[in-house]
Amino acid sequence: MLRQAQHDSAKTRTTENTQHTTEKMELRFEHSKKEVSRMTTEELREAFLVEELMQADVITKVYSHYDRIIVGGVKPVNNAVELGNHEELKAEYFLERRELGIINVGGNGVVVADGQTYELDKMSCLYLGKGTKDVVFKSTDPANPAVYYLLSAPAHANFPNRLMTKEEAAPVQLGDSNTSNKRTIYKYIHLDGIRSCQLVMGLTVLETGSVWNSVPPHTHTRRTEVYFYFDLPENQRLFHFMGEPQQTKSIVMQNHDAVISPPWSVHFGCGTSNYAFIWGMAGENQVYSDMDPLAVVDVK
Ligand SMILES: O=C[C@H](O)[C@@H](O)CC(=O)C(=O)O
Ligand SMILES: [Zn+2]
Repeated sequence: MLRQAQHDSAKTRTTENTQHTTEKMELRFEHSKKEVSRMTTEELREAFLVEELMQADVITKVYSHYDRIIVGGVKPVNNAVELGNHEELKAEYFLERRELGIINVGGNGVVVADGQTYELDKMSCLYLGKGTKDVVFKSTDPANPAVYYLLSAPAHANFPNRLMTKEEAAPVQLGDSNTSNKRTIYKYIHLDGIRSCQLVMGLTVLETGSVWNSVPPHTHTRRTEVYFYFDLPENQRLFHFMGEPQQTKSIVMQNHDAVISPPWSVHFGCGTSNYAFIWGMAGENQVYSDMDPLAVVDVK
């Protein structure tokens, strides 16, 4: 309600205007394996699901205490939107001690970072390093707005700001149509791509008729991961599985929802149609292939 009131109070709304309202950042603390194994549907959703990330002309952020990652979303329609800052960070500006990965899953847009303009078409990724002060998000066409997904982690060194298109992201084909998991993985921020302190980020696109992601499943206690689902039709849903490998739970998700996967949790999903998702990690190391694999037959 507060969000709506603030939004309505914005007086003029042309694309030339910058929305200065900084939304309140939601804080989420951790939950133990034991707690999670006993959670109801509602409790699970409240703890791990991030809904309504993409709202017109406001920035949304959720601070998770799993590896202190911040998940965010911006959809500039009539206004440009600033990255903003938050009291909880006790920082001069948002990226004073953080780094940020941005992937656009909507129409063409522009991100201006410290005076430098970066054009992001659908599935382009922009990395902004520690020390970047002013960040503004814009859409090229209000009728087809950009939809920016954000993932931020603490950073202790600066790596250069860098843009990467989907074509440059070295696509890798994985899976098989016989197991309904034929998909293409695009890696952007990783050890052989855009360099960062701890962020690892990319996206996966499933082929028509393929609905299972990240199967066979895996865990990586060294890193927290967040999945953000997109290009899932409005009238379809996705069943995201989480929890300990022998204690799985499902969370039903819709397009543009994100879900936090604690370091000890599996993360895989099945949709009622094909879809795509952004995956992003932070933690102990950045080796993409560092996963502890699980056999499908061992999942419970
Ligand atoms: O740790 C890596 C992540 O879970 C994802 O990259 C997996 C994924 O995109 C896929 O299998 O489709
Ligand atoms: Zn993973």
